[in-house]
Amino acid sequence: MSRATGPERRLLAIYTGGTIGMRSEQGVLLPGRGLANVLRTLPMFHDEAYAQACGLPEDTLVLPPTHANQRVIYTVLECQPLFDSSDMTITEWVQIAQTIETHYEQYHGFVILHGTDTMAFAASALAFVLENLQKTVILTGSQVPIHALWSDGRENLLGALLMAGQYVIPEVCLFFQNQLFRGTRGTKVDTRRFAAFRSPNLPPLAVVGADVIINRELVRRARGQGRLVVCGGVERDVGLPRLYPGIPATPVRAFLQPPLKGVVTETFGSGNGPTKPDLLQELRAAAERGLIILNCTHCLQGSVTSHYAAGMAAAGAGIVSGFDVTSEAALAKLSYVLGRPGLSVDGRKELLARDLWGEMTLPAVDEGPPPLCGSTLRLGVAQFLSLSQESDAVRDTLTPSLACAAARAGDLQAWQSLPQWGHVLASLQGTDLSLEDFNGQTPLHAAARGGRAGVVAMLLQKGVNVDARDEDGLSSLLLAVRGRRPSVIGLLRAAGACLSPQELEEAGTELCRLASRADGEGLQAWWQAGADLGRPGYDGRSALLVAEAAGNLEVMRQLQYLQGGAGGLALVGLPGRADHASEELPALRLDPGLGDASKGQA
Ligand SMILES: NC(=O)C[C@H](N)C(=O)O
Repeated sequence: MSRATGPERRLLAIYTGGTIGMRSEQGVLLPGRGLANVLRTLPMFHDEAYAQACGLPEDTLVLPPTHANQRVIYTVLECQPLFDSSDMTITEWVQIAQTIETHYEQYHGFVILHGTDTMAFAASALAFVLENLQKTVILTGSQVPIHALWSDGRENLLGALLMAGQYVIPEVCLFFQNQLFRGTRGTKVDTRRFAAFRSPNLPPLAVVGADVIINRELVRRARGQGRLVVCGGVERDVGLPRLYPGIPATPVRAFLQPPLKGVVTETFGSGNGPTKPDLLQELRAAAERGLIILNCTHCLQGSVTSHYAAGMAAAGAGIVSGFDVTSEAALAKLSYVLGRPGLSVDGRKELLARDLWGEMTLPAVDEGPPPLCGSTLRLGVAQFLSLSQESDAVRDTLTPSLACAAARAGDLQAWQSLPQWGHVLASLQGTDLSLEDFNGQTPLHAAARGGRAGVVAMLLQKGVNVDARDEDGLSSLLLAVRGRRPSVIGLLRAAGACLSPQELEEAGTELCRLASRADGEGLQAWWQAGADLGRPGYDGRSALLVAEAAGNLEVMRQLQYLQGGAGGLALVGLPGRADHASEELPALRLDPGLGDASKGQA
C-alpha cells in the first residue's frame, strides 16, 4: 500500500444503480438516472471554478482540494440499464470488470456505485476475476438515496473517492460508514442502519476518522506484474444451499443434479451438518459424480473446523473446507475456480482449499523454524551481505528491513547463532538500534506489532527510542494496542512509552467502536496503554454508553471495572505466564467473583 502522489488523481466512478441514486416513484424506490448531475450541484462533490479554470469536460467532476492539496478528478460512467442490485448477476459483474479493463490505463483508481443488497457478492466476484490488479477498486453505495436530506450516500461516496484517489490499495474493497473492508471479507448485516456492512473475520483495511488509519499489514501487495486480465470464463452453474435441522435428503438430491457443477453448503456452527445416512449418501454421490462441494459456516464469525464427528467431513473426502470464508466470497471463488480451463476435479479442489486473494484464513500450522532462519534465500542474502566491501551499500540498504523482519519474527537469538549474519548483527547492535525501514518503522515497531515481548525487552534494554514514530506518526505503543499485545504494552509502558495527545484524543471513537463490537480485549489494551476509557467518541457518547445501547453487558461490566466503578469482578492473568516471556501472552480476561490482585499485572 502506498500513498498516491502527484497533484491530480483521476478516477472512474462506475454507477451501476442501487439506492444511492434511486428516486421514489409511486411509493417505491427505482434506480434513477443522472447521478452526475446531482453530484455537480453539491459543492463537496464538485468544484466548478476549478473545473472551468482547467477546462474539464462536461462529464468530469472534481473534488475540492484535499489536505495535501491534491485534486481528485472523476468521471461518472452511468450504466445502461441501472439495476436494483437484487437483479445483478455474475454476468454484470464480469461486465464491470471489463469496463475497468477497458479504461484501466486512463485512471488511477476505480469507484463502483452499487446496490448494497448484493454488494458483497459483487465485490467478491470482482476480486476473483480482476487478475494482476495493481490499482484501487472500491465499491460503495448507500441505505438512503444521495439526494435525500439525511443520507449516508454522500459520506460513503466521498470516502470512497478520497480513498481511491489518495491511496494505492491494489485490491477490490468495499467502503461503508468510514470503514474500508477487503471486498471478499464484507457482508451485509443490517437492512436499515448506515453501518450496514461488517467484515467479521478480518479487521478493516482502513478506518476513516479525523485521520485515515490504514492497517498496512493487512493490505495485500499488488498481484502479478503483468497487464490487468479479466477472467470472464466464470462458471454460472453453482449453488448456495443452506442446511437446516431435519432437512430431508430429497430436496438435497434435487438441488445437486446436473447441470450444477459446484455448491457452497452453508452448514451449522463450525461446519457441521446432519449425519443422517441418506443425506450423507446424496452428498457423497454428488461428490463422486464430480460435483464440487465447498463447506462454509452460516455463522457470521469463525471458521469451519473438523472438531466434530457431525462435521461435513463425515460425508467423505469430497468436501472442501472454506474455513472462515463468507458465503458471498465462497460462491464467487467457486465460480472462478470452476471456470478455470484445463483443471482436473482434484486440481480445482486444491485451488479452492488455498487462500487465493485473502478471502480466508487458513488454520495455523506448525510454523517450523522462525521465518528468518533456515530459509535458503535469506541465508543467501546473509552470505551476500557478509561478503566484501562492495556489498556495503547493499547491506546498508537492506539492514533496516532485515532488522525489522527479524524483530517481527522474534528471531534475534536464532539470528545471533548464524555466523553469516555477523555484519548485519554488528550494525544492529552498533550505534543505531533504531534503524528505520522504508516505512520509517524501527525494529521496536516491528517487534511490538508482532507481539515479540522478548525482542521488545532486549531492544528497550539496549536503549532504543521508545517513542520513535513511523512515517504515519504511529508509535510502537499504538501498534501494540492495535495488535492487542498486553505483554508488549506492559514493557513499553514500563519503559515510559505514552500515547501521544493526538492518539489519546482519537481513542474515544475507537473505544466506542470496540464497545459496540463487544471487543473486551481491544478495550483492555487501550486501558493498559493509559487511555481514558471515559473519553467520548466523535458523537459525544462514551464507550460505556455505546455498550449499553448495544446491550453488551459484559463489556459494560468490564468498562465499569476498569474505570474503577464496579466490585465483584476481577482481571485474571493466565496462571504462570504473566512475566515478560519472549512471546505475546494471551489477553487477560474478566472473571466474575475473583479478587482483583492480578489487576496490576495487566
Ligand atoms: N441500499 C440498496 O442499495 C438496496 C437496493 N435494493 C439495492 O441493492 O440495489
